[in-house]
Amino acid sequence: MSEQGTNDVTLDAPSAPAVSGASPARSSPKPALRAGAALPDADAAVAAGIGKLDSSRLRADFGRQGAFLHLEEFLAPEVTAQLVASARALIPEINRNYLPGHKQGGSVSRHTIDERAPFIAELYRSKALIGWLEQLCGDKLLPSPDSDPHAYALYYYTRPGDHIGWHYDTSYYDGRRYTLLLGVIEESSCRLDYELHTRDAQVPDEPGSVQTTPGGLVFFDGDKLRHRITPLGANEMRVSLTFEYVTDPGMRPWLRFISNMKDAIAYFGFRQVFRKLAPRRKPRA
Ligand SMILES: O=C(O)CCC(=O)C(=O)O
Ligand SMILES: [Fe+2]
Repeated sequence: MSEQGTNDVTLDAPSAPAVSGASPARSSPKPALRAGAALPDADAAVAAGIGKLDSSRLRADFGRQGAFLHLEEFLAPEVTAQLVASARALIPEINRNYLPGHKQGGSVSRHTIDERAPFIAELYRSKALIGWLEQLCGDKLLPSPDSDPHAYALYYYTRPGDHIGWHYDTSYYDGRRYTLLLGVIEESSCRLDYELHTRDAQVPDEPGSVQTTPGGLVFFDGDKLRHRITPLGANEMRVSLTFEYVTDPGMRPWLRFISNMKDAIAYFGFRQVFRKLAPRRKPRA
């Protein structure tokens, strides 16, 4: 995909050391750069990184952990650097929410990302990434529909106390909904706490806790992983990127309504959620 927007944030060469292939662990045979552009090629960079992983072992880990996997390192450094630059550039676009007792924090929806950081949209659609996630979970994965503001989104924890309480990433779709969280900025004491197997009566619950380090990932079936993000401390900042993939993009109308209301209230605001749904009027001649 070459939806390379002119207003996408690109890194100056000096601030992107990994672009020169400086990291031996992640250097790829073909540098993940486009001719004449400072943006990495998302798909090539992901493909190169995946080639070095023991995917059959990771697939077994994902199954054993009840549809959950955490990798401290995943993205190539030049991709992470681009995500960090985009996350910082989109700070003015943050929509903040406060749901007493459940959530406090900011988010930027896929609609804003499409306009301002198309590199992220390109990473979301990376065939290498989707194919690898399919190997892990054993399902055929599809991108979420264009109308879903949550398909890819940035979560910002910028004020003390920002957090999200225990929840599942419930699927309102006709099929399963998988969440991929990518660590972008981690200058915080926040933890992603989780409990595995809570929906499986045969297996005892298993608690765990990780930090979403830059370039690392967490991948899980949204209906199976009970999780939360613990509150941000003073002078801290955390940003993560979420990608949502589905096995069936159909959704019953009343569930679409509930999902939209949840996204409007808890994440992106009514304008972001409902603007794409409103029929566009043709300008009068
Ligand atoms: O901030 C994160 O990394 C995850 C937040 C989360 O679990 C959610 O918004 O559903
Ligand atoms: Fe979640």
